[in-house]
Amino acid sequence: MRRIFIAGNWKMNTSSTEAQQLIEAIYAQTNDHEMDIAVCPPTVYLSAVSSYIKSNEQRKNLQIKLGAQNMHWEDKGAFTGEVSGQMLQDVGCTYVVLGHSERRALFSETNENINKKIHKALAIGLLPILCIGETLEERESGKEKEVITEQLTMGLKDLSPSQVETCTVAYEPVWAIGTGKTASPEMAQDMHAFIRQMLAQNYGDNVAQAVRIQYGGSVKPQNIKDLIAQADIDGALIGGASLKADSFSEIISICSA
Ligand SMILES: O=C(CO)COP(=O)(O)O
Repeated sequence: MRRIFIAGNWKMNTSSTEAQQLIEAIYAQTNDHEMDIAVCPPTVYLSAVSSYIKSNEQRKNLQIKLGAQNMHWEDKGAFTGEVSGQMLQDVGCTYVVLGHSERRALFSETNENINKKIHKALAIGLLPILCIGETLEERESGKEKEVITEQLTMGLKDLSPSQVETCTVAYEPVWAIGTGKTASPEMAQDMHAFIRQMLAQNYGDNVAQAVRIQYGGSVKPQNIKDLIAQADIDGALIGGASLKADSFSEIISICSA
């Protein structure tokens, strides 16, 4: 069985004090659980959040891991403003979110670049969360499965089945991100099942059954129960609601029920 995986994408939010308060509050308010949890703070706060996480490692049943929101595919060099996967590992990251729709739309990330990043992340032992999702326009013109197929196959291009197995896929329909409009549980399940079917076709059944597929887009305590009840929804990548410790903790507790 796939272990539930809940991750908070803080995006470009919090001050250093707020980041500290948020991670403290998440530890204080979250009960022990049987699932994987990660927080993805802004890059400049990774070290501070990492130190706090390390100082709580004795809480055996509440293991929160650290994730980054992006990385470059090169190891080092003249890439002003960029951060390498090694640097992320150096400050304690386990996961890295790659191909988020905001990066695709606002920072011209291509499937080719995302694929290079995934290869690098896996080569050094960082676990990628590959984000894919269609825009409203693409859904309204009936192209959503075509878009998802392209993003998934190009994002995972030239990876071995055993590498794909260690990736998480986050299905985040762009029209549901930060809009308050969640995909209905049935609509999300339909796409998750489609993604799993594609993984089975390309990498075999065992890999498809092992890969976790998170849903993202306006996830909150009020809608997580019906989403997580779907057969192919294995967790959530949460934006806005992950910035409030009580909401994030409530989502975790609903998923562990
Ligand atoms: O983009 C998201 C997570 O990566 C989702 O954001 P919201 O939960 O704010 O809609």
